[in-house]
Amino acid sequence: MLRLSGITKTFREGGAVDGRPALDGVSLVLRAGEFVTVVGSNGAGKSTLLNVVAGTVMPDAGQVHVDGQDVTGWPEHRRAAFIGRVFQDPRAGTAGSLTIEENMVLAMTRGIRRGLAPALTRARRAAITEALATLGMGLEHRLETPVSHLSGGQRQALTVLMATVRAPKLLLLDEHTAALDPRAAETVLELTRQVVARQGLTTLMVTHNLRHALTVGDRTLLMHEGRIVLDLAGEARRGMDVADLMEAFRRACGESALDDRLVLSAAP
Ligand SMILES: Nc1ncnc2c1ncn2[C@@H]1O[C@H](COP(=O)(O)OP(=O)(O)OP(=O)(O)O)[C@@H](O)[C@H]1O
Repeated sequence: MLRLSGITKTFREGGAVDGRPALDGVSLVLRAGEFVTVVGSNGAGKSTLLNVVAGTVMPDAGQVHVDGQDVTGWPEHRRAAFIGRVFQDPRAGTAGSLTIEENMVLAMTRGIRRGLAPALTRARRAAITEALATLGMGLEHRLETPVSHLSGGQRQALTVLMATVRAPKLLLLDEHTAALDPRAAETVLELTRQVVARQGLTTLMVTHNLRHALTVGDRTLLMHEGRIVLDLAGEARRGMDVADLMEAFRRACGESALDDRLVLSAAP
């Protein structure tokens, strides 16, 4: 479903230390339905990887194929028709001044030319209600509530639903539970797990939580200095705990690569 071939990106201004590439010849294949978690030290290139897939950042070299199609030169808005994305900030994926229902309509008609998108029909309202009910948060009874009135966890759960309501070919999650309190984070993660499983979505999830990286999805990538240094799946991954992952990272990159954020995220 996703093929990255030799992706290189160096930011020329105000970014990478020492002029080092943010991505350094990254190649990666995701099969349809794979749920892949991505971890790594600060500045390893994780967000840049997602940005290159989404078309927010254009690579200096390399190709991006989605579902067999070369989309390397496609702008972000064209890819948005088949890529769902959720960011760290719950406010980023929703319009706070609009109601829950209006946000859902926007998500359901994204990429469809205005005029072709039918107005709010009874059937659509039923579909929205049904979709919201899957969150188990009672939002289906609050269709007229402005999204700004929701808690961070509710708003991020709604964002996950909005990003997946059109069954995207790819779902990109960029530390989407990191800004939530621990309980809300677990709830949103569980909802994410459910929606990905229900729709069989091909998913890339960046996280700083090493436990989540190992327990969610079926494959884990470890990035360091613009490269994928570990690619864990199957038996090798199943038997791993957080300490094993830290040790594997240490072996691949050396002690000095373990930055504060990675070490902190290893805390139980
Ligand atoms: N738009 C940009 N302009 C300039 N430099 C950038 C830009 N985006 C990323 N960089 C640089 O590229 C490198 C990789 O950044 P990236 O955000 O991909 O890392 P990350 O692994 O997501 O880090 P973190 O875990 O700290 O969020 C960093 O050195 C960063 O400063």
